[in-house]
Amino acid sequence: IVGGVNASVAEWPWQVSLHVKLSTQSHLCGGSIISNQWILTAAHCTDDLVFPEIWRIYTGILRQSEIKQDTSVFKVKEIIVHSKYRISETGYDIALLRLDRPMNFSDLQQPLCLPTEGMNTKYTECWVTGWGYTKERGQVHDTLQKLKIPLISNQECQTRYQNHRITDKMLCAGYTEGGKDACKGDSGGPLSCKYQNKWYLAGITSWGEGCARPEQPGVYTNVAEFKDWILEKTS
Ligand SMILES: O=C1CSc2cc(C(=O)N[C@@H](Cc3ccccc3)C(=O)NCCc3cc(Cl)ccc3-n3cnnn3)ccc2N1
Repeated sequence: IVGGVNASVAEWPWQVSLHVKLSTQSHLCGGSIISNQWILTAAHCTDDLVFPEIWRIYTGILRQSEIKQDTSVFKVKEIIVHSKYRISETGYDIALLRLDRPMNFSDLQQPLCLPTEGMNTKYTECWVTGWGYTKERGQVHDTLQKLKIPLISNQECQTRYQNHRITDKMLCAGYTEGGKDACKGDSGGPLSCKYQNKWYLAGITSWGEGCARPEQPGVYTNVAEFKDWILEKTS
């Protein structure tokens, strides 16, 4: 996250850190708890990493440095990638990870609500969170960062990305002047928006042209457009 601030304990209890264990283990993507056995993330996080055995999911943490041998970790039983996903920039950048065992909810780890159609225009505030880079050529940050960020219309977003097709299944957010955005390591994580005092998973951090560049907003998977897909795959 570029231009954000440290989050507090239990402020974003649905945010998880997805690690991959190959020769070494490190944070690769964010994700969101949507039920006691399902995590929603970006399909591109699973590119070339389709084996469930290599994934480690950390819940209820604020800092990457909290992760020790004894930290509670979930493994992945199943990975479901949207069949129409090819690359982030053409959309359908959404995937489900089924946990190896059901999660007990607590103040530190609990789900957020899935949005319904038509909510995108009703949100009062949206925040993007993650342990990603705090500048374009940066590194993964130890403390979870949070950034309040305004949604922008798909029409305006399309004018910013002339070489792309910004579809209705995408959602854009950013500041025209730049300086505040998601960045490497934040992808797969939540764009959390508040409506009538409840938090909804409006977006999944997906792609952008660089980080926090003027007139280059972040592009998120529009989760409301995939509610039926999520319910079908998780039932
Ligand atoms: O220990 C490390 C150091 S290297 C490293 C790189 C990445 C990374 O590139 N992530 C990509 C996605 C990715 C994930 C897995 C494999 C390959 C790529 C990302 O987050 N990409 C975020 C995409 C993005 C989204 C929005 Cl909304 C706005 C701006 C951007 N950015 C544009 N340029 N950088 N960020 C993630 C974790 C990492 N951990």
